[in-house]
Amino acid sequence: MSPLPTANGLPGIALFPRWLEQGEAAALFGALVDAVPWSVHRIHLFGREVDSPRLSCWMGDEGASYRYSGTRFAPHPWLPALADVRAKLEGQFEAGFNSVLANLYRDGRDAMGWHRDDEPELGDSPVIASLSLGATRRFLLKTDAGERHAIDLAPGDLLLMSGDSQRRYRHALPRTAKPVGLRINLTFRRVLPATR
Ligand SMILES: O=C(O)CCC(=O)C(=O)O
Ligand SMILES: [Fe+2]
Repeated sequence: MSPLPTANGLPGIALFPRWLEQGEAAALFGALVDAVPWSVHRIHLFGREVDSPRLSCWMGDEGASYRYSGTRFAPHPWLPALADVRAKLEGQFEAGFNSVLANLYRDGRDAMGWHRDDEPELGDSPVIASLSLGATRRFLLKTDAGERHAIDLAPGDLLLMSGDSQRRYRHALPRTAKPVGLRINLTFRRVLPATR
């Protein structure tokens, strides 16, 4: 595999601007916004269970179940448009993906707080391919030492998080007061078989 373009020189973070060209990105956005069975996921926040501020859907292969608030959930089946994107990713990168978490940010109030994608079922050094569609939003990374980096993710941009990036940084998609339209983000992941 050829060396990956790093984003802002950050180890483990690679950015592929316009990985999908404009027309393709717009067509995929349009196909997903109506076809994905979106729902509000419940998340733990400061010891309480609350609605997450966005719509989500987990899709994947039959065996790629995931744990959420202590319960195991079966994924929704792949939509054909997403199976095509997966095939393109797998053709380009040395990684296999058996599931995708789709998030729909309805406006600037929808967001995702600081977190690491470090669930045990993702394994030690997961490769996570994050494709952005729709409105451009600012993505943030920060180290435990408090060093912050911002990347504006435009439609069609692909961000690859690999190596030790989940240990090195937390990441977030902050709220914004600017008027922004709908944004879809797809994180392709490989979930390892259930161990319990
Ligand atoms: O919306 C984004 O760009 C980030 C999504 C994310 O971090 C996740 O799904 O784990
Ligand atoms: Fe994440």
